Order: sequence, then structure tokens, then C-alpha cells
Amino acid sequence: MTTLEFRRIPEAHLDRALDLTYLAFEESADAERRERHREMLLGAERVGAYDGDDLVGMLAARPLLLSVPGGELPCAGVMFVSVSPGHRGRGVLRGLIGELWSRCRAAGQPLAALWAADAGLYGRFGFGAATHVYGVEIDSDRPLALRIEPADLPVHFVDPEDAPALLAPLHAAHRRRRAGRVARDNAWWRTRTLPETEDDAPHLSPPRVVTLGTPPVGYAVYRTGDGRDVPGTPDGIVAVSELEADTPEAAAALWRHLVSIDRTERVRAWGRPLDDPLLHFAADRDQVRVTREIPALWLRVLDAPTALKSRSWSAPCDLVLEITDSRAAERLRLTAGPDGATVTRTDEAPDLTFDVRELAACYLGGTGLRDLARAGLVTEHTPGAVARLDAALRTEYPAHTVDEF
Ligand SMILES: CC(=O)SCCNC(=O)CCNC(=O)[C@H](O)C(C)(C)COP(=O)(O)OP(=O)(O)OC[C@H]1O[C@@H](n2cnc3c(N)ncnc32)[C@H](O)[C@@H]1OP(=O)(O)O
Repeated sequence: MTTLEFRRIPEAHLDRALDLTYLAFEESADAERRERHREMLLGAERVGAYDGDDLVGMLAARPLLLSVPGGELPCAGVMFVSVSPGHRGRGVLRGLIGELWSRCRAAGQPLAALWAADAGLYGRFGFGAATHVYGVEIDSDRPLALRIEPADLPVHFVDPEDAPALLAPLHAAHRRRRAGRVARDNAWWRTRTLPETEDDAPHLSPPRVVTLGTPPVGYAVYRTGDGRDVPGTPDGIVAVSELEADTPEAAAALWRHLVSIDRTERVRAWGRPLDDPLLHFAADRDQVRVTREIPALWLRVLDAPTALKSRSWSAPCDLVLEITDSRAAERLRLTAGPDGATVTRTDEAPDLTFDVRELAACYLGGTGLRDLARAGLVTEHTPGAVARLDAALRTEYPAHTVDEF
């Protein structure tokens, strides 16, 4: 039997790493895409599983700053999770994740996060679905019916080259309100938000960016193209990847603009927040439809005391939490309130017991602890403890993530 070794993938093995990932995902990549992936790997922590000299498994973790309620925390953004078809089912992924957790702890990253290609896979490693998004479609063969008056401000087309500088302040302000969002630098805007070609939809146009008003009070990023993957839209769709606005009137003006684009029949937005005002100010809910709800960011809390101390709290609570994972349980006394939190390890009897997956699901405010308790996933030892922690965890806005990595 061979012994696997888990170690850092050196820069000299980047081509092997890319070949492995395209093999694992049954994909190919043109030169431009390969170069983009190489750049992503270069800036990431890369963990390889080596069988002798052969690279048979890998993952990479990009250092991110993730917004959490009231602040932000370092977070390992896990990507390129790939095991060679000939080595599957032998614990390679489990070994890679174990190695990554050691590195995250050494690097002071209390959180890890990923976008899952397979929602059934990551719960066993302690990940919970921390943010969810709606897919929304709007019929655009007629004007958008609205219940509010849209802002009477001009729409400007912005060169994608100029977009990061113009949009960054708006994006940062909205990110401060909502947990689950990744801090973007210029490279992120260029390679992740505004790439010339979308990996998942190469038939769509390059990105179009519009702003509303001067200085901008809102913006939208979208692409247009034929609706080959959307039944009933032969003439085309507007695929919206992002729309942020300071006021409902500004949002209404931007949606109205998107619906009025010539030669398209459908506006489709894949990643809208669950409290999107559009769903309330649209006058015709047959015209504006939620087509699906999916988990977006899967979160793993690696250092619960740091994570709990670093977020804001909406109501006071003083509780002993027993947080379990597949290997161990830790008991923490959480004393929290609007002025902050202290967290100490304790042997006292717990008020609540739940798995680290549940902590991840409710940590950013994306899922209510009460809902998890009603699903049988939280044990309440002290009556009223679920309600107290649920109230303390609440956030004004639901967590939301659109940045895929
Ligand atoms: C963030 C991302 O990149 S998501 C994309 C993930 N990558 C892919 O889908 C690429 C193609 N697939 C692969 O490369 C591999 O099949 C992987 C990475 C999904 C799994 O790698 P393996 O080395 O076979 O997994 P490993 O043997 O360590 O299994 C660990 C556990 O996961 C389970 N598991 C493995 N694959 C899957 C799956 N597709 N769905 C659900 N569970 C799975 C195993 O049963 C095992 O569970 P257990 O320990 O509780 O018994």
C-alpha cells in the first residue's frame, strides 16, 4: 500500500495542479482561462496530496476578508478541490482538509468558506450553508410594472476598466451592511467580477456596467446574449450578476433600465438577496418570479471563540454553548450584548448543544437558530435558551454572497 503525503504544492508544480483539476472536473481550458486559474493558484495556499512523486489530489485556499455582522474576519476561501479519478474514495479529500485546517489555524484564519459543487459533500467536514440566494427572472417583453416611482436619474454606461474605482466605494458601503461578503481588490474586480468571458456562460457578451446618477447611487453588472439555456427566450436574455442601490427608487430605476434593453425577452439574476426590495415593489409577481433558492456560501468555523467575540450582537445573552463536531465537543460561555462579547472555555453544564455546522449556518445571520431548533438540530437544555441566542444573533439585513471563488 502506498502512503500519501500532504504538502505544499510548489510553484514548479502549478501546471500539474491545473492538469489535475481539469481532469477531476472533466473540463478543458483555453490559454486565457488557464492563465487566470494559474494566477488564482499563485495567490493561494496550495495543499497537495502526493503518492510518491505523483500529485493525486489538491485544494487551494485564497486568503479572504469576509464581512461578519459588525466587522470582518480573515477567512480561507477554499477552491480547486480535486482528486484524481484513480485515487477517489480513499480519504484523499479528508487528508487534504485536515492539512488545510492546520494551516488555517497557524495563519490565524478563524473561518473557511467555499462554494460547493456538491451540496451533499461538505457537511461532514463541518461546513454549514451560511448564506442563500434567490434566482429571479423578469419577463421583459413589457415595461417593468412598479408600485413605487423610480428615481429620475440618468443611467451611465461605464467602461469596465474604470468600473472598480467608481464602484468600490458603493460596494464597500453595502458590504458593511451585510455579512457574507468578500473584500475586493482591483484584481478581484478584474478577474472575478468583470472578466471578459464568464466561465459558466461563455456565449454571453463581455460585462456591461451601468451606474445611476452622479455620484452614483446604484449600479448594475450584466451580460447579454442568446437565452440558449433559458427555455422560451430565443431572442435573448440580460444576465444580471450584481445590482446594488442606495434607495428602493434607485433600485427600481436600474431594474427598469435592464428590463428595457432591446432584443431581450427575459432578465435573469442568479444571486439576489432573500430580502431583495424588487420582490416587494414589483407590481406584477407573474412578471417577476423567484425561480429558485440555493445555498451560496458554505462556512466552516474553525475558531469558535474568536468568531463569536468578533461579531456584533443584537440582544444580551449569557449562555453556555456546547459545540460538537465529528471529533470533539467544546463548551463555551458566551456573554454577549450590543456592547460586545466575552467567550471563555468552561466545564459548566450547557444551555444549548449543537453541531459546528449549525454554528456556521447561523453565525452570519443567514439562518435563524430557531429554525434549526425546529428542525431538530439544536438541543435546548435550558428553556428559553434558543430564543435568547436567536435574538442575539439576529442581523438587520440577511447575509448575502455573490462573489464566487
Ligand atoms: C469548493 C470546490 O471545489 S467543490 C468541488 C469538489 N470537487 C469535485 O467535485 C471534483 C470531482 N470530484 C473529486 O475530485 C472527488 O470525488 C472529491 C474531491 C469530491 C472527493 O474526493 P475523495 O478523495 O474521493 O474523498 P474522500 O475519500 O476523502 O471522502 C471523504 C468523505 O466524503 C465522502 N464523499 C466523497 N465524494 C463525495 C461526493 N461526491 N458526495 C458526497 N460525499 C462524498 C466520502 O464518502 C467520505 O465520507 P466519510 O469519510 O464520511 O465516509
